[in-house]
Amino acid sequence: MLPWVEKYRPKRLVDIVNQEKALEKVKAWIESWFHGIPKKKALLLAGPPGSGKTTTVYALANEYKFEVIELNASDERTFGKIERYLNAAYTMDVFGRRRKLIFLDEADNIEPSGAKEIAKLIDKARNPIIMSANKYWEVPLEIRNKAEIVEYKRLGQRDILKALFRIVKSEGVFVPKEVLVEIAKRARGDLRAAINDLQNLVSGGTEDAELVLAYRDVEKSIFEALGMIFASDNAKRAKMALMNLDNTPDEVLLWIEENIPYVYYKPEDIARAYEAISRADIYLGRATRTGNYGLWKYAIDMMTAGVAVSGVKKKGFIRFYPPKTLKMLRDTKEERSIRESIVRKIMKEMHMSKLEAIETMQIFRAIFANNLDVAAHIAVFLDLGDKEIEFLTGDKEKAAKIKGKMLSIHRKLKETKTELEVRIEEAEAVEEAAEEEEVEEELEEEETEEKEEEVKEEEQPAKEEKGKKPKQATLFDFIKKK
Ligand SMILES: Nc1ncnc2c1ncn2[C@@H]1O[C@H](COP(=O)(O)OP(=O)(O)OP(=O)(O)O)[C@@H](O)[C@H]1O
Repeated sequence: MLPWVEKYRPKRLVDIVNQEKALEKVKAWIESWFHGIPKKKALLLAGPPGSGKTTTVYALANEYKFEVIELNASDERTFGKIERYLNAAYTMDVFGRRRKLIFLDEADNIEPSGAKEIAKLIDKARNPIIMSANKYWEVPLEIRNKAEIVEYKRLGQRDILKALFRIVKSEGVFVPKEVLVEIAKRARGDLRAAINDLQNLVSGGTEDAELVLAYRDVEKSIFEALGMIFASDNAKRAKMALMNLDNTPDEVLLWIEENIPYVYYKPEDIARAYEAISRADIYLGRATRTGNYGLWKYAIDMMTAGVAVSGVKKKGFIRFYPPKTLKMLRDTKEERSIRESIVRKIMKEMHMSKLEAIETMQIFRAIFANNLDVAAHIAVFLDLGDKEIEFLTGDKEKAAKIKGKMLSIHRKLKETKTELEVRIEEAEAVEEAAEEEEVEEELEEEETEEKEEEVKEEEQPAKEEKGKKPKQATLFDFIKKK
């Protein structure tokens, strides 16, 4: 079955919705190629996922008769390929061969060394090059400077709903309107995600719509991660899939494991993928037993890159399934929101990345189960609430003990605070007294000096009387008068 995102991908530029400004720029740029090689030989389409960037490239090629050479920017093998295509003539030749347009996806995932190569290739190019990125600020500068940036907007809920209605109508299937609205809402501007959800739902029967949508709500990112892991033969890309996930590696492992047989079909490939997963499992187990969470890195490599390169994948649309052992996840939504809140607190207070914070949380779980004193200090430091403490200990009794210890830490902190305040006050009083003393001494000195002057003046009045200036009043005069 053809994936609907492909089946319903607009073939013409006019069918791309809500990106008029971007499309105008793209058209003007491609037309400039018909008058010679333009100053900016590359375009950088930048915007959120599923907003129509790839679709634009293919519709453009279709209308202006270009053949698209699509390459992945983060794959090193790409340079050699581009080099080959760069020498291809850009104008239609006598044999009627098509002009080539190079499309580099994921320009925000290029390594610095790759960036230099691509920049050189752009300089040499005689073909139009279009790059695409979600985060254009992460595209290496040397490439960004050589490209004209075209911004794509995040699609609105209404655009998405309209697209879903169109698909439902042309497939002749019935999906309740509320479900479509729900899908559109949860897609957060990503039309690809919405169309995939819809196809998932329809192919699985709408009776488990609620289940699929519930998973989609909390597991949106894990579905995307699975897509990335299983869709690529590229180890680096597969590893990157886990970068922004909220889930711990052991959970992700279950998801990947569950979906291996839906992705690979040759027995030897399936066996290879399971082999990679079991090695990842060994590393994870060792990490938990020894507390050496550095081992997670190897486990992640095995479960992503190791699985991704295990063999030939099924073509077309692949429906992913939640692991059976996690079927109860839906009921533990609250638990996951507690966990997320702990991770956020660790990130904030300890200035950590998400993965580091998740790793630290695992260490805290061991501490909370075994050392209540240290646990109480951590809880005070992170300002943890009752539910968060219970989650970390996994035991209500221990949690209650930790809370008792926290009370005494809070009390001590208060006492230390007041003690500190008293000491500060005392120190300030001593300082003030010293200052007063100094001022008095100065005053006395001034007074004696003045008295001496007066005596001198009285002694020789006649001599000085003539050219004497009136004496200017000083602050001390004023104080004396008082
Ligand atoms: N503006 C749009 N108009 C019509 N259809 C769209 C639009 N944006 C996305 N789609 C639909 O969503 C699917 C995914 O879009 P596309 O591949 O163009 O996304 P993208 O912006 O390239 O995303 P990514 O950055 O993740 O590669 C397409 O198959 C198409 O059906």
